[in-house]
Amino acid sequence: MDYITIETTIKGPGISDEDWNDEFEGCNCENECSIESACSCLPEKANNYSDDFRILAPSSTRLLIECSDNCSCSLLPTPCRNRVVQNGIKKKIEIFSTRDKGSGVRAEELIGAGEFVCEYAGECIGEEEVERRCKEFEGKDNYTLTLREHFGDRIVKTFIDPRLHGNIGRFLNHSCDPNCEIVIVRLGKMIPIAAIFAKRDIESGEELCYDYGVSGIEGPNRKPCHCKSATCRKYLPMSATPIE
Ligand SMILES: C[S@@+](CC[C@H](N)C(=O)[O-])C[C@H]1O[C@@H](n2cnc3c(N)ncnc32)[C@H](O)[C@@H]1O
Repeated sequence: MDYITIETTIKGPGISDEDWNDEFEGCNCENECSIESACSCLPEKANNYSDDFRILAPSSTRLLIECSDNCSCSLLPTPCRNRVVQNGIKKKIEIFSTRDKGSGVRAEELIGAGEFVCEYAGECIGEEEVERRCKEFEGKDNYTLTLREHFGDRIVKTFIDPRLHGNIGRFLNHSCDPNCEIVIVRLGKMIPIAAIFAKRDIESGEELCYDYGVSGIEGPNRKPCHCKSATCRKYLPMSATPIE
């Protein structure tokens, strides 16, 4: 299927300019950004990445903010350690044809645990547009990823759809015992993006997969899972609609 290739998530229908352009002030670090320098991009008082740019303690509840053009570290001669996802794909990965899951993505070199693989890039779209696209593309593969974040009692959902505009991330298949995971990252803006990191060391040639989620649909429309892991849940964990 045709789609337009993008490197990072773009603003799509249903997202206001105000929300899209809501940026953080940026840090004032005069030395390397870290908790020691009290970098304001590290509000959780923990470094996001190790010295060799591997993600530290990924968690669905942690606010992971990377430094940006608004930060003083942009002017430092040495590269800031709090910038990984924004630097793009560094590991060699390729699209290939799987036996029973359509296309997939595999490693072409060793990817270490915690290393960044690629962004799940797409259009960031609003809820009404998600519903409209669900109807328009009914019965076809569902690509919309829902990022759910808890802010106090509020659950904020961000929808990323790579169906029309996307990158290699849209080809990663589901596994019930995955070697990758999706991490919510902010690149100097309040609107988050979805970044895929290795959960463990991945050998060259291994297929890259993440867990599509815990929810599942019942009934005739559910799809059998072909991940072949010992802990396979038998059906793809996809919601009937990404809004749920
Ligand atoms: C985001 S796409 C992944 C890329 C897709 N394989 C392709 O060729 O474009 C999701 C679709 O891939 C297929 N898929 C992904 N993981 C699968 C799995 N574990 N078992 C069976 N089909 C899978 C399903 O058709 C699903 O709707």
